[in-house]
Amino acid sequence: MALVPMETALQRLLEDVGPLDGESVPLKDAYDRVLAESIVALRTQPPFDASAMDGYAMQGADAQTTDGELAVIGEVAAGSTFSGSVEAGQCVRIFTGAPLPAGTDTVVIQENVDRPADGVIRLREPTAAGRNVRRAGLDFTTGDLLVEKGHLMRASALSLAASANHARLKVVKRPLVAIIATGDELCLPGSELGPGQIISSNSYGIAAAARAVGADVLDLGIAPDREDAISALVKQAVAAGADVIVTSGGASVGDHDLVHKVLTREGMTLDFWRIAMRPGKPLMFGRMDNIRCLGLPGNPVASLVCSQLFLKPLLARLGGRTFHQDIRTATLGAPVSANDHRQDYVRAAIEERDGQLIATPFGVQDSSMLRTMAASGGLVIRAPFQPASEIGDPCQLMMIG
Ligand SMILES: Nc1nc2c(c(=O)[nH]1)N[C@H]1C(S)=C(S)[C@@H](COP(=O)(O)OP(=O)(O)OC[C@H]3O[C@@H](n4cnc5c(N)ncnc54)[C@H](O)[C@@H]3O)O[C@H]1N2
Ligand code: MOO
Repeated sequence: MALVPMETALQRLLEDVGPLDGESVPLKDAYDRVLAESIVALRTQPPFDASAMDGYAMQGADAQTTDGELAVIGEVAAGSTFSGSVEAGQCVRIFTGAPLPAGTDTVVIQENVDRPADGVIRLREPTAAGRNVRRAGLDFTTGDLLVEKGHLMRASALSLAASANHARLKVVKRPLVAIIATGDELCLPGSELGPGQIISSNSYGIAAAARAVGADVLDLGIAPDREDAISALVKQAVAAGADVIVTSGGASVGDHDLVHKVLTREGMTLDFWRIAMRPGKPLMFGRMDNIRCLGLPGNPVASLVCSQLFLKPLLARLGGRTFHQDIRTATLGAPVSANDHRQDYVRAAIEERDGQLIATPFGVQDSSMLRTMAASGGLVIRAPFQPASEIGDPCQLMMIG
C-alpha cells in the first residue's frame, strides 16, 4: 500500500477540527486558557477623576501661579471621598488614587509645595492646569471590548479581566487526551525487569507534548498485547470523556500489532495509516464519533516525533490555540546522504556560531535511541528524494521543545 505523504496526512488530521465547547471557570483558574467569549468591560476604570500623585488638589488657575497662599481645607485618600467643594484659594491634601474633590481639576505634587504654617501651602513652581489627574474612563469604559475571543490568557489579560469586574470567564475546554501504551514487554519505570522486558517510556514524552499545548492528560498505563486488554483501556478512555485517544505501539504489521483491530471494533473509522516519513511510518489516524484516535508507532523516537508533528497541532486546534512548528534555516555541520521516498526527521546537535545555527546530524538514527533525541535541539527535515547535502549547505530545522 502506498504511503500517505506528510502534507496530506496533516491536512486530513486537521481539516474538520475546531475548538471544543466553552466552560465557565473562576478567574484564578483562567491562566493559560483560551477565551471562548470576548471580555467586555462591566465597569469604567477609573470610575472617577483620580489623583495620579500624592499632593494637593486645587483649581487649575491656582496651580499656575506661585503668588499667594492656599488654605488646606481637608484631606482625601484612596477609598474615601471629600464631601465639600473647593473654591479659588483653597486646596485639599490628596493621595494617589483618591477621587478629585468637587471644584478641583489639578494636583500639585507635594515636592513642589512649602507649608509655611499649619493648614496653609505655598507653591514653589507653577503646575499646568489638569496635571497629575487620571480622567474617569482613561483605561476603559463600560461596554468596551477589552480582550477578544480566542486570546490565550496571560498575566496582564487576567488582571485586566479582574479590573473589568469579571469573577469568571468562559474559556475553551481543555482537550482530554487518554494515553495507552501497548506491549507485553513493557513495565513501568522503577520495575525489576524480567527476561525480554523493557521500560515503558513513550507515555511520558507523549503526555509532556500534550500538556505543552494545553491538554489534560489521562495516562491509562500499559495494555499487554491482548485484544481484550487493549479494548478495556479504550473503553475506559471513552467513558472518561477523552477527546483524543493516543496509543503507542502495536501500529505496525506484526502479529502482535492489534491496535487497529481493537479500535475498529470499538467503533473507529480509519482515516489514514502509514505515512511517508521516518521515523513514524506506521502512524494511524481515525475517528470514533467525536473522539480522534491517533495510533503512534512504538519506537520511542517515532512516538516523540509523531507527537510533535501530529498530536500537538491536533490538541492545540481542539483547545482553540494557534500552533506552528518552529522551522528555521540552519547550516549543516555534517554531510547527509540522498533521501528516499520518506520525509526524514533527522536528530541533530544544534549550536550557534556567529549568529548562525549549525545543525550536525547524529551518525546513527535508529528510532529506538532516546539519548540522541534528548540531546537534539531540533530535527533536520529532509524532503522525499532530496539529493545529498554537504557540510555548510543550508537545511530546514524543526525546533523541538
Ligand atoms: N515488517 C515490518 N516491521 C516493522 C515495520 C514495517 O514496516 N514492516 N515498521 C517498523 C517501524 S518504522 C516501526 S516505528 C515499528 C513500530 O511498530 P509498532 O507501532 O507496531 O510498535 P511495536 O512493535 O509495539 O514496538 C516497536 C518498538 O518500540 C518499543 N516500544 C513500544 N512501546 C513502547 C513504550 N511505551 N516505551 C518504550 N518502548 C516501546 C517496543 O519494545 C519495540 O522495540 O515497527 C517496525 N517494524
Ligand atoms: O517509524 Mo519507525 O520509527 O521509522 O522506526
